[in-house]
This record gives sequence, C-alpha cells and structure tokens, in this order.
Amino acid sequence: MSANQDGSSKSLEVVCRIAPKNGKESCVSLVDDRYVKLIAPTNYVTRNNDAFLFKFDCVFDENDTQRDIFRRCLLDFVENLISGNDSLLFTYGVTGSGKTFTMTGNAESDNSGLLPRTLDVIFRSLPNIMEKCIFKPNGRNGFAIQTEEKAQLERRTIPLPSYSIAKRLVETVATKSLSNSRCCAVFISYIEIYNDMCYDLLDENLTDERLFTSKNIRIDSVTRKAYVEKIKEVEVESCDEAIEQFLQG
Ligand SMILES: Nc1ncnc2c1ncn2[C@@H]1O[C@H](COP(=O)(O)OP(=O)(O)OP(=O)(O)O)[C@@H](O)[C@H]1O
Repeated sequence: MSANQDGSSKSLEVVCRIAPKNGKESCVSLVDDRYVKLIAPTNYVTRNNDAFLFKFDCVFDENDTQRDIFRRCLLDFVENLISGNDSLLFTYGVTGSGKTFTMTGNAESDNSGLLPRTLDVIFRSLPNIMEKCIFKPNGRNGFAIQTEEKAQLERRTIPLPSYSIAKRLVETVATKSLSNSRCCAVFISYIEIYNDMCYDLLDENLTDERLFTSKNIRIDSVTRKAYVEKIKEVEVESCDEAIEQFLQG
C-alpha cells in the first residue's frame, strides 16, 4: 500500500527503475517521471519502426540513487507496516537488470539497498523492543507471551548474535513512530518459492535434497491470512542482527 502525494492511497503501485547503460546501447529511455519508451535496437528490423510507450506510477533512471528510491517508494510502506498492516514489495525483471542491487545493494558509497534501509527505519520507529523470548511465535503469524522466568531459561539456549557485515551508512530518515505505551519484538523468516515449492532458507537442515523439505502454505482459519507452516522465525533486536540473518539465509 502506498499513499499518493495528494494524500489518497492506492493498494498497488508499480514503479520502474532503468539500470545504468554502462556504455552499451539501450533500448529503454525515460520520457518523464511516469513514461518509458522502448525502441528497437539499431539494425533490428521492425514492421513499422514503432516505439512502445509504457506508463508507471513512477520511473527512476540511472541518476536516481538507492536513497531516492527508498524515500519515494518505501516510507509509506514502512509506516503501514508498523501500524499493523501487511506490506509486500517485490522486484521483477530479466537477469542482470538490478533486482538484487536494488533490494540488497552494497555498503560502499551509500549504496545500501531497500532491505537494510527498511530495517533501519523499522528499528528506529519501534518503541520498547523487549528482551528476547518474551514473545513466542505461534507458527501462524501470531504470537503468545511467556513469563519472564520461562523467557530467561529459553534465552540461555539461544546463540549470541555474531556479525560479519561491513560498516555501512545508516538510513536516517524518520517515519511515524508507535506510541511509547507499546512493547515490540521483531522476528525474521526467509523463504524461497521456486517451481511451486517453498523452502525455509533459515533452516540449517536445508539440504540439496530440497524436494523433501518443501513447506506447506496454509490459510489461518481465524485470521484468513496465509502463512508458511513450520518455518523458522528468528527473533532479532537490531537492524544488524536482522541483516546477519538475511546474509546467512
Ligand atoms: N542502478 C544500478 N546502479 C549501479 N549498478 C547497478 C544498478 N543496477 C544493477 N547494477 C549492477 O548490475 C549488475 C547486475 O545487477 P543484479 O545482480 O542486481 O541483477 P539481478 O536482476 O538481480 O540479476 P539476476 O536475476 O541474474 O540475479 C550488478 O553488478 C549490479 O551491481
């Protein structure tokens, strides 16, 4: 869900990012911030030399930075998420078009992608992040709360986080924070859906014989929301800890 500049909101927004040409001939050119033109390559025979025009909610070109894209497309998204609603972002494009770069990016020269930036803003916006193991996922996108005694015992069994990530510039933009009267916990899960199979990428037992470890996607009978059955949900207390889980997945 994202809000338009006029304050109205839309349930779906499609934006386009044009990757750098790197000296190569490009068939894609930006017309303005909403239209993209596709032109056949030189020496390519077409019936009537037509250029094709495509309209998007927004178009970014090679001069737009990761930061520009995050601030234009993801801020409302994060706000929606921390207000308790679902948000989904996905990238789509041919191989080498920049999906991984846009989502993950790299730490150098402020090229950090949408995922680490989103995590930065989420962690800055959440008040009172609880010590681990107080909230316990119920495996259906919900949670239970356990006593401090039980949580303390369980905390002793979880490994301390280790960090291998490089130093990076942190996304500093702020969004609407939750009220201080709330308590929060953040859990990460990471799945891959490939050829109708669903794999838990945080499962240490995931082997090459993946076919046998495919998870089931179910609908919760009460909330009517979809969830993946029996996947690992790892509790994290900081943005770096969350990114570390992602890198291990
Ligand atoms: N906007 C951009 N600015 C700078 N470099 C970019 C940009 N988009 C893509 N690249 C570079 O182009 C290369 C290919 O991009 P990337 O790996 O993100 O593609 P992909 O769509 O994820 O490909 P695949 O589907 O094969 O995984 C990478 O070296 C990446 O750093």
